[in-house]
Amino acid sequence: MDSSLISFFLTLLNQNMHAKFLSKTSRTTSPQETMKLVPAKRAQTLATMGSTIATFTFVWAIICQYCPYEIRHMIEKLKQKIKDYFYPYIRITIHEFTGHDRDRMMKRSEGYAAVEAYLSSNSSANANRLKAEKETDTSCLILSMGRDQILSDEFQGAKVWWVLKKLSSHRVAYEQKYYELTFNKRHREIITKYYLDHVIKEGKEIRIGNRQRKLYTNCSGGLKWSAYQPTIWSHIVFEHPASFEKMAMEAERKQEIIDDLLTFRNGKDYYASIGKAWKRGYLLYGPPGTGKSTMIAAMANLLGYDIYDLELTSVKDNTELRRLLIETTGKSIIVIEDIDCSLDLTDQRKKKTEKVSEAEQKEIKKEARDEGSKVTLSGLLNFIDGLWSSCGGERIVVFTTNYVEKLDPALIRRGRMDKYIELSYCSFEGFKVLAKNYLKLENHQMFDKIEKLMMETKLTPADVAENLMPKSHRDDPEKCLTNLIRAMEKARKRAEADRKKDEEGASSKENETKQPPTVKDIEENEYNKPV
Ligand SMILES: Nc1ncnc2c1ncn2[C@@H]1O[C@H](COP(=O)(O)OP(=O)(O)OP(=O)(O)O)[C@@H](O)[C@H]1O
Ligand SMILES: [Mg+2]
Repeated sequence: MDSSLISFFLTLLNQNMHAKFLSKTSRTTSPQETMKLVPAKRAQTLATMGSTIATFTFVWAIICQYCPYEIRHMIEKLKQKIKDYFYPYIRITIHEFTGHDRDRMMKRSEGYAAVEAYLSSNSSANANRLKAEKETDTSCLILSMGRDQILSDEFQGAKVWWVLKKLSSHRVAYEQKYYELTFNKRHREIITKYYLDHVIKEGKEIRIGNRQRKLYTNCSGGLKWSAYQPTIWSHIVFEHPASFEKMAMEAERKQEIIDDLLTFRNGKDYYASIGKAWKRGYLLYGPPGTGKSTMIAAMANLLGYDIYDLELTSVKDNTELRRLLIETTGKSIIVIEDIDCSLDLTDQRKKKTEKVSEAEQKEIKKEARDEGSKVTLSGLLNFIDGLWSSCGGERIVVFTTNYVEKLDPALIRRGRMDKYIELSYCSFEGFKVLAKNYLKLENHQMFDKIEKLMMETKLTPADVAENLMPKSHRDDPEKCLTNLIRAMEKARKRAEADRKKDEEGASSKENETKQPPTVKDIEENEYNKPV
């Protein structure tokens, strides 16, 4: 029997009897007498109510049993219509599991997860019963409201209520939860058009902020790789402390790079409006130890992106390269370090095959097969900005190299590599950042000497950092600065010696070319002299 119907009739009955009882008592008795009468009258009322319920239940059971299904169904429909007409609210449910993934496993709904994340801050502030959960790829506990808790929210003047409910079904083995959103009918447009979008967007942002970022590699040698793993990327949690703030670099250039990155991250609509895939290429070049890898980590930390470290020499061929690309997700930086070395491998192979005989060519090709990688330059170009590269969007591609002049111009033309960033030897401004990081020094009397030496020597930030780092607990800032000055003086002497050697080498070459003429030369000259 329908409980809501019973409760509806009971309430009516109760109110009716209570009204009759009050009217009777007020007409015939004084308040004192009324007080005496109350227990007796209440007992009588309860008895009447009980028998009414029993009668009603009996009648309803008879109706249910003998009334044809069609009529019962019509009554149900009518009841629902009456209820809907008078009920001023709309309900939307968002279930935890929807459909199956490719392994026929129940798939957790992204919408549900986003709502859960969206409500987490509201829950922690207002709910009495909370549930704390840590998902595998999140870095912290996520608080969500307990079952049947009601949380209210407001959006553009429209009030809504969220409840977490459980679907009771004997047919499913696992618990099925869902969020129920209730709001007034007059806010239908605001809620369905804007509020739900807002919830999903905010929830996704919160989830991205909470998730553990990952460092992926296609080179499985160093990491555990399972045969059941559905992807060719393997990953570890990415926890690099690098930041732009700590990078030894001129403040203005640093800000320029940060602005460029943030403009890219917030540029989804702009890229769509100009009809360009939402990706950007950065070429980082400079001598070893100038902070190229450190900058990639700082970029990922600034943007909150994952890193895909692509080892080109481990990629079998262009098809595998494309597969790797398809398996990357959005909000990621795809890195190819030392691109000049990776490409040399294929280029050299090409050159070799051009020059040598057929038998040797076969041998070389066999070697190439054994080596594994058959990625070509055109395969790589397609990887960067072919049609496949635009799937998913919000990707940054970064190449690093020590020898920018070695790279094929096609590889680094604008559109493929949109921004070139040169990382060079340590400047005095860069040194000051490192001194602040490593020694907590903003200024010191030795800085003047260091500034002068900086202009005469070429030390990489890695060298400077190494000298500034205390090697024992007894090392004070003076000692570290002295170490640096010594290293700079040594570097200056070495540079001078090298320069002298080069000059000597150059003059000896000149002398070699200006060797005194041999007897034969003189004879020939004499012979060729016009008569
Ligand atoms: N610009 C910089 N700011 C702060 N630290 C730096 C900078 N450059 C280098 N370092 C320090 O030097 C170390 C080496 O730097 P990094 O690995 O980033 O150099 P790299 O340019 O990638 O070198 P390679 O070309 O050999 O790969 C880092 O661990 C970092 O501590
Ligand atoms: Mg590096």
